[in-house]
Amino acid sequence: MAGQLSATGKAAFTLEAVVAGGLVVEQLVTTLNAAKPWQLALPASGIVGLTGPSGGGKSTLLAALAGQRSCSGVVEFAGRTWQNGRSGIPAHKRDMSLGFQDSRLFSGQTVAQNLALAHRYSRRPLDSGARTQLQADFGIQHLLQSPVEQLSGGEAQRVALLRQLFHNAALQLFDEPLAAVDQALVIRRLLPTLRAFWERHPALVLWTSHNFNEIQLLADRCLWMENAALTGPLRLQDVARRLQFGDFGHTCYSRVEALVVGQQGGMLELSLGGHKLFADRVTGDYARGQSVAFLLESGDISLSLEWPGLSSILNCLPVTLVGRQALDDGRVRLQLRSGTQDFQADISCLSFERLGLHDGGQYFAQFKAGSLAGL
Ligand SMILES: Nc1ncnc2c1ncn2[C@@H]1O[C@H](COP(=O)(O)OP(=O)(O)OP(=O)(O)O)[C@@H](O)[C@H]1O
Repeated sequence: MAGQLSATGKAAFTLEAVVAGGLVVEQLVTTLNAAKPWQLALPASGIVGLTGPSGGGKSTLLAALAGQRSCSGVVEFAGRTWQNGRSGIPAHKRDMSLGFQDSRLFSGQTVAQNLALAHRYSRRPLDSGARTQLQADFGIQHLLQSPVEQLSGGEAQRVALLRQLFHNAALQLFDEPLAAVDQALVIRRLLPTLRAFWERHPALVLWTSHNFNEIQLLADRCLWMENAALTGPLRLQDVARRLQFGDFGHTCYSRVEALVVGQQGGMLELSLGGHKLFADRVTGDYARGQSVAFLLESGDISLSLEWPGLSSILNCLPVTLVGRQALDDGRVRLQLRSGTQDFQADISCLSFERLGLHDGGQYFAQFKAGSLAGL
């Protein structure tokens, strides 16, 4: 169906999909962007990232879409007009939810009461099995009877995100919802859970984050907001390129896609361009033939000139060196290509010289089963 998630979890960003009832934004102007009106067209379902430098206007855009910030222009969603000119329908009449970094749980209530309220006011309530499973996946069952005032910052964020899933709105807006949660938990457990949730319960999701790893694991496209100018949706590779020279830090994660072959010895077996890969510590449920995305950390990859013999490192891909960039800590970041997939590896300058690597050279990239994050 146009605008729905495809079997591979990819959103179809076609004009027909948008016309069929997605989000249409025309000439949207707030006090922040008077000279740069926002235009946007997105399908009715799929996950879209939103990132860009701090202070660029991301939160302002979300607030305007939610009807929580004075603006002019047009906002339509699912064939309904939310904003036209200077007048708009109030937030509670829009089939949407907006989640914030600072949680904003209802004080004086328990976690369970906060969740129950979201369920009660949902236009598409989840059945009790789905709610119980989500509570388990988010690791908050032991907190259900706790007053929200007693939660840690990370716990409160998980509850707030869960509350938004229980509400299950057609348009779900998120503003850095996991910034305070432990990254290992986010990458290994919460993001796979979210992806599986939105596969089963399609919605249009705008996921705002400074953490591009989150966006790479959730979304297929990403909006870029800088100095109040909105660009996109862009391909993830194009956003990654913008971030490389920004405040992304030294750790670099690449998003890689592969097909599920099956399970073996507690591991997930994948195929990338006909080459077998193994992943361990997998938390999601995957079907044979399904396309999955995972992250590879640049520091986890080593290169060799020949196909390695039997080794405890289970994964090896033939790669071509297509580019490189010197880092300021004595290492070099290599841009590697295997089939249609690009990813990056950081090695020392010493190794680079000893191996005599050069652009266009064919090598072998090795990484452990535990290096495939986000599955
Ligand atoms: N209610 C407001 N009134 C006036 N200016 C505001 C208001 N809210 C935000 N701003 C300003 O508008 C600009 C954009 O802020 P916004 O919060 O939308 O950016 P952001 O991209 O979400 O930033 P961050 O990534 O740091 O959260 C900032 O300069 C901010 O100070």
